[in-house]
Amino acid sequence: MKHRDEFCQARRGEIQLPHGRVQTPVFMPVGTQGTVKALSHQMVEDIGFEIILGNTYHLYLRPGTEVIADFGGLHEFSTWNRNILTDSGGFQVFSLSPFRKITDEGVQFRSHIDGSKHMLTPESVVEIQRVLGSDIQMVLDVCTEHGIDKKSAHKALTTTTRWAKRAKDAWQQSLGDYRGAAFGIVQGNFFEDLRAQSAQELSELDFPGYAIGGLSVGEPPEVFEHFLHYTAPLLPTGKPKYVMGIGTPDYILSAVEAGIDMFDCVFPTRVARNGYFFSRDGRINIKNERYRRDTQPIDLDSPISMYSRAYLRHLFKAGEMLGPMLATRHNLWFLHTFMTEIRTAIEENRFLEYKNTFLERYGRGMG
Ligand SMILES: Cc1cccc2c(=O)nc(N)[nH]c12
Repeated sequence: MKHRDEFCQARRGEIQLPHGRVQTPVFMPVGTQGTVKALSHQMVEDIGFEIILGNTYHLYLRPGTEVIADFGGLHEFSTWNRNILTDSGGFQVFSLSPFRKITDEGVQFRSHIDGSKHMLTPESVVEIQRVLGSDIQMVLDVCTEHGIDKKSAHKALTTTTRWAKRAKDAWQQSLGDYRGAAFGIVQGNFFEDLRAQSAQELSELDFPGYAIGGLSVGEPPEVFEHFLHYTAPLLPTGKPKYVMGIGTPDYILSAVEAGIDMFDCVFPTRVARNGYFFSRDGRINIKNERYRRDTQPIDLDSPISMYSRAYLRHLFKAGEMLGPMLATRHNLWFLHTFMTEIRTAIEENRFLEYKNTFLERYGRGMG
């Protein structure tokens, strides 16, 4: 255990942003279209979240940047008055739009909503995120999937670096009333030397913070672990480190151990809408027959502990809207409580013990 301790990079931090301080390590709920699905912003705030995600690609397409500009930004438009981190849109173009083409200039694509033609460039996504009023904006990057060849991975990396330079210049020129930070996104796919090259090139651009992109894109867990632990130490130590797209307890604990400060993922809210509840004994699929007459709550400490598993199962089997609302509220409460326990464990120098105890019980659970 002692040997293992020496490699533990878990750290406590606090990020000062235009809409208040954020305690780290932090899990950030995803609110793609200006809402964390199935919850009001007041409920997200009541759970205790200090930062949520929004998405440039979606909000640019609908309702349109100009509509949000009318209100002075996404905070005013959606009435969320804490921090917002927005992803740049590159990843969503690749995962959503039917046609897209990368050129030196940027990415051309057709809207997944109405097929209309659009183009995002490093400069245009900086401007869109300035209009949104993002407290942290992500630069336009080229995310690549697991299994591509090294030549393609290298081409994506060099485009990402060239675009990052253009984004950094555009972001610096955008500062004034707008005080949001810009984060670079390290790519390099699943090649160690490319990850090192990307981290080196982006570190030289001196962004306020850095994300590790291109992970949790379908690779096997052991590959995720390896490249997370390989890449995290390559990022500048004194700046926030963010891994995009992870949100399960096991992946979060591994990332915290690697010194990561920030995470986001749609998983906890998406699975909630399908009846999966997080618990200390693993995930509970409430639709399972075994809960049909179960009088117990999901968790006695949960904000939804007044509801029995039998009732929650009934809501999902009957297709009632209250089901996803309650499950989302529970899963986000679970993750917020989990992150609070992690921060306390780090403060008390017992993170590895906390990690092992949590996983021992969580992994043994019903799943
Ligand atoms: C949301 C997300 C998940 C996973 C990976 C990525 C990525 O590499 N780049 C961006 N911009 N976003 C990502």
